[in-house]
Amino acid sequence: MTALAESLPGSSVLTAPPAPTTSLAVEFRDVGRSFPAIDGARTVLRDINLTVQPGEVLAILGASGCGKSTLLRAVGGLDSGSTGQILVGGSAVRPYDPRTAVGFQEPRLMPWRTLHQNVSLGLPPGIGRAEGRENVDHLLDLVGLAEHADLRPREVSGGMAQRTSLARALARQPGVLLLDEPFGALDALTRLRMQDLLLDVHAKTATTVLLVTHDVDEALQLADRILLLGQDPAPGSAPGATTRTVVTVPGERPRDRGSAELAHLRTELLGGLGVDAHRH
Ligand SMILES: Nc1ncnc2c1ncn2[C@@H]1O[C@H](COP(=O)(O)OP(=O)(O)OP(=O)(O)O)[C@@H](O)[C@H]1O
Repeated sequence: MTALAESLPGSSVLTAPPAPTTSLAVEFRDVGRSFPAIDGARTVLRDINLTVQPGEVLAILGASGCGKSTLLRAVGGLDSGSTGQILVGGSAVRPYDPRTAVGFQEPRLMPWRTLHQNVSLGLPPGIGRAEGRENVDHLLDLVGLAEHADLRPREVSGGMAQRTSLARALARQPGVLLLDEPFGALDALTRLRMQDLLLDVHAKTATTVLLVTHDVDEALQLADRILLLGQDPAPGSAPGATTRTVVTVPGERPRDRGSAELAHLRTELLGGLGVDAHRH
């Protein structure tokens, strides 16, 4: 029998200050990516130019297949085929760049290890045993899992597994946290709770966050700015998704999910994604 435990983060008193994170800027300069195709090459991304400020949360929004994950992977140094330049903290991205950490839609935990051990896997190499243990304790506390540190992934809910995965990414003390649809597989309520948790975590670590999402409301709730990617609809424009718009989201977080100003922006962004908001 699986003991399915669920707990909510929020009220725990943090025992130690968060490990210092140096949040880093991310600069995209004329970034593009093409993949080989039968008839030569297929351009997926082109002409991306944007600077993400240290500590900023940027949501990357776009239709399925437009290249969001490809762009994120390039920032993490998980894909070396892009053109142009991507700078992290002012210098070029390195392969599997240690200044970044990636969180995925599925938590990708080691099933035979405890939550504590799984988070420890994210620690930077060379960190002392005692310091590492303290950091992991702190992160588990931050994501509301201190009480469940000794459970294994199969014993916890999807939301808890996803929180463990977030703690593991943070264990690396990344200058840039890269999140690819991190809450996409969760039920609607857990998803909203995870969004609130991410805001808490961001307030405490101040790391730069690049968040790929399909969800306009999630982008409006979490981001300082939203990068909308898509094919330029003008006749004759070059193929490949590019910056359709970069929107600054008004208001302090946490934002009122029902605000009229956000509703207006939501309609605009859905329009940019080719969805008629009035039919939904
Ligand atoms: N290694 C690869 N080789 C060939 N084509 C690829 C490769 N990786 C990605 N692509 C193509 O690039 C395009 C963009 O893929 P990507 O996964 O970045 O899109 P996405 O916007 O993240 O999609 P989704 O929202 O559905 O996750 C897709 O058409 C995909 O098939």
